[in-house]
Amino acid sequence: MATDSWALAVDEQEAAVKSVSGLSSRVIKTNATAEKTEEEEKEDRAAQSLLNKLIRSNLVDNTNQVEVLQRDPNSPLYSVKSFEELRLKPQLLQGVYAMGFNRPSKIQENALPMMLAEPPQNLIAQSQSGTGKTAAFVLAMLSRVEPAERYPQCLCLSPTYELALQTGKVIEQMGKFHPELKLAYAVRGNKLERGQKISEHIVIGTPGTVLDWCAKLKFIDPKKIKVFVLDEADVMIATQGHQDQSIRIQRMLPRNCQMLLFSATFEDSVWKFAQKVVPDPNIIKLKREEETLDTIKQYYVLCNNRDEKFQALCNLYGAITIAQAMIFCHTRKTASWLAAELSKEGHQVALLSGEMMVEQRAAVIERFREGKEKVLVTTNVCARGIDVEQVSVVINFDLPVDKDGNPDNETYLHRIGRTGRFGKRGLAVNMVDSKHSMNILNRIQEHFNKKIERLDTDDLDEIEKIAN
Ligand SMILES: Nc1ncnc2c1ncn2[C@@H]1O[C@H](COP(=O)(O)OP(=O)(O)OP(=O)(O)O)[C@@H](O)[C@H]1O
Repeated sequence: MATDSWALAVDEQEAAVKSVSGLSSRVIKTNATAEKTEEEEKEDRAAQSLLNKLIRSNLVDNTNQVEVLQRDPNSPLYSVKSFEELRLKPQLLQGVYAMGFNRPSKIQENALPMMLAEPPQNLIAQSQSGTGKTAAFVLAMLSRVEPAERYPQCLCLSPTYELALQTGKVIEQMGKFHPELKLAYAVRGNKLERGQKISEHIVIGTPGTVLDWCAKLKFIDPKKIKVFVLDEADVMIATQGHQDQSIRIQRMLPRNCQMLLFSATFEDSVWKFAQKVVPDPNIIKLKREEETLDTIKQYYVLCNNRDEKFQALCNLYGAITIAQAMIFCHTRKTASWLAAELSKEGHQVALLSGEMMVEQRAAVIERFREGKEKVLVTTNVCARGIDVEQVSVVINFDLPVDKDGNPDNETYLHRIGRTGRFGKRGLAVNMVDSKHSMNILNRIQEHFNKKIERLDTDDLDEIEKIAN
């Protein structure tokens, strides 16, 4: 994340400091970064999460083992291989199948029996985005709702309005054979008359508004809540205030309310927060599938400046057939310049840029996935976490560095690495244009203990060889 914030700050400052000397611009950049980091991080995480949801059409497969830590280690551990085994209400099972789900996902196999158990059990679950967490807790909420009782029974907290809407859509889809079931959004801008009580069964919203609705405005009676879901806990705590608000909401709930918390990552801060809001939890974790550089051929090209980097890129394109490539730049400005230059050369280029709305970004990625464009130029901010399987060539037009200018190995791995399943061969080319970037490259090599070969892009024979 830090890299992205840094790049964003650099982008913004690039425009502002054009006329000042190199030294003072560095100072200004550093200050701006420090000031902006927190805000941008929040924005980044929420935007990234939304982007992932918008572009994802299926489950993310994972061959790792699920780790389960039961609150009561002596109770039997149930796991299910089919939705029938869960004895869901028929309308709900119908909803699940109508969504095209044939069987529970890996995390759902363990999480669903725990979430649906009687008496209800609390759960903290962590697994990467796209592994079926949302579908799981939506199913849990829907199966506990009593449609005949017209008051909120399930409460779900999301970090942003947009993310709340996405979850709402899943509730609507899965609950579609339960037409009497109603959903309300507790988000800023959704104003209700004072003194009113909500009759909807499920309320989904952001912590600030939900807290107002429960405490100040009393639209919701928190004592009647049976299921409390805290989604995207990692994104949630990146926002100032959300953590406290969530805890205050949780304190108003009855003791026997089922508490469920989900997160894609599990840093210490998330874990501490989770333990504060979920008493006596069962814990489920599914490790991310590891990416490796084993099947990737890595090269670097030595250049003197941006124009030479561009020329090297053109030489590459001239010599080998590149089905689809992703090109990473450090700043928006470079990315737009490069996209324009490539277009002039006749390439079909897509540009992902930080100033685009998340929906626009999702549309660009979708088009690229469909092969409508062959080159995707992007900054790191926009491309984190995007898997485009068919991309065989990745170009680091700028090497990934963190806010202190050190190599960002994690981002490097994520940009060019492949998981075992998509272990197709790939090609990565790094553009190096200064002593500093050569130093970064060397440190990346050392970190991964993998040699990155030099490539001379003026030598067509040599380039052709790497393609085979
Ligand atoms: N059992 C299943 N079978 C097939 N598809 C599923 C199943 N469960 C979920 N999906 C689909 O897989 C995708 C990812 O699921 P879901 O959104 O629940 O994951 P997630 O872990 O909540 O991701 P995020 O953290 O981004 O919210 C969705 O398109 C969803 O409809």
